[in-house]
Amino acid sequence: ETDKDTIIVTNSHSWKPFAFSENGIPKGLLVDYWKLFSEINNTPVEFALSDWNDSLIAMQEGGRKVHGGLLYSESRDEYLDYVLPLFEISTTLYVVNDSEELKTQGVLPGMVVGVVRGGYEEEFLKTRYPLVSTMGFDNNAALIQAAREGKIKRMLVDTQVATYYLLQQDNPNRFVPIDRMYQKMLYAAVPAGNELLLQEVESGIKNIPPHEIDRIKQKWLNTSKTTQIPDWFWPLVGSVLFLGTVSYIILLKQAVHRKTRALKALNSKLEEYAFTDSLTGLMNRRGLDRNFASKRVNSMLKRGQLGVLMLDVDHFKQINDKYGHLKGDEVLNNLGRALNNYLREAVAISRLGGEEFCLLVPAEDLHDLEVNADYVCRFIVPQASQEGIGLSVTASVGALLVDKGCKDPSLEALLHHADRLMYQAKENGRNRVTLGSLSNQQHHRYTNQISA
Ligand SMILES: Nc1nc2c(ncn2[C@@H]2O[C@H](COP(=O)(O)OP(=O)(O)OP(=O)(O)O)[C@@H](O)[C@H]2O)c(=O)[nH]1
Repeated sequence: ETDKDTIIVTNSHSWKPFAFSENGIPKGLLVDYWKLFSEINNTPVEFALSDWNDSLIAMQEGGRKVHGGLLYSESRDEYLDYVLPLFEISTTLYVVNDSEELKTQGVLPGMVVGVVRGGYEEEFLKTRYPLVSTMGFDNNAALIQAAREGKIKRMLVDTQVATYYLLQQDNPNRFVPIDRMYQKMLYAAVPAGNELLLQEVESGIKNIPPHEIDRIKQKWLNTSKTTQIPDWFWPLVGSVLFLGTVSYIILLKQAVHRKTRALKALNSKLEEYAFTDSLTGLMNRRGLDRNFASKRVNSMLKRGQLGVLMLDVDHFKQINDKYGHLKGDEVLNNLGRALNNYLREAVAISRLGGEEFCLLVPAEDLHDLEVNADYVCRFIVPQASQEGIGLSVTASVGALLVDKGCKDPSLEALLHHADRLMYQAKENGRNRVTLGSLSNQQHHRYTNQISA
């Protein structure tokens, strides 16, 4: 398509929200409308916004011009050809908001009414109400300014325009609408007699989709909605949302923290349960494993000063059979408590299951271990049975000293050898200790037997 010649669109420079200029930039509903016209029809458009009267004079001079939007009047018809109606606007009489003025409706002879010079309002008043005086202003901004300053008490302005200007002021209710004077169509117009331009503009306008026009009208005519929201509103909403979100996150974090702490406490409790024998409260086999891995046991092993005592209650089955399982439990419980109370130097006291207990004790040498084992067998076990249910209970003990150079100092191996020593004690008549040591040379070596 070949480039078309530019169309000059004339209109007011202070007819908010229809056409106005802000820092030299044309804006408003009609400006958007003609920009759309330009885009859709590929016709370059330039805006010449001026005082209202000057926009009419420019049209009288002719040329490739369009008046961007105005009302029909006979006087204008002399030098304009109207194209198509764009949309309807209404015009309202505004009165200063005081009781005296509000008493009279409409306009009366002798009244002075502010209007825009050359505007349709002026023509309307002069033809319809010849006895009313008009005071002309160059544009809407000047008119509203005069109203604000109290220079006029009444003005006839397009409703949307007045609303737009008044809402921008600190006291928008200073002037109030009292009479809608007329409602008329706004037209685009070209200089009279330019048939080609008339047709071009007419078909161009028909190309604009109605929903696009609705969108522009929505944007500019819903002024009350946008201007009623004060400047601080959105920042406030933003701050509230921000603070809300931050507080929520903080609360959430605190809740997670609390729950994590509770969970940790629960976990460590569960862990303790997993390492503890529920009947006696001593450590179980898993607890012994953990204890055996400790630094203390390790250094005892390295120095060859770890003693392992394997203790098994004698004829425990008979106790159960004779006095019942509960009594059996009580015996085990008492024994556990007594071991805990009287064998302070023990590194670990555990119940491996049934009536079998395993103790880790420090032992300088075999003699030292023997003293400890003997103490267990001859003092602690009888003590436990006395303190308990008055039964005379005995136990057999295998006591193993782990030598410095022991090849396999795993708990598994140590328990195995201590167990064998304990069985030897059983075989030799129970209620006694069998002593042995585990070196790199040999497996456990029978050393001594003490009968209690
Ligand atoms: N009351 C009670 N009895 C248990 C528990 N665990 C195992 N027992 C019983 O302990 C008894 C162990 O019996 P045995 O292994 O035959 O050995 P014993 O009767 O002590 O005989 P020796 O060990 O040979 O002196 C069995 O009757 C088991 O039922 C327990 O937690 N509570």
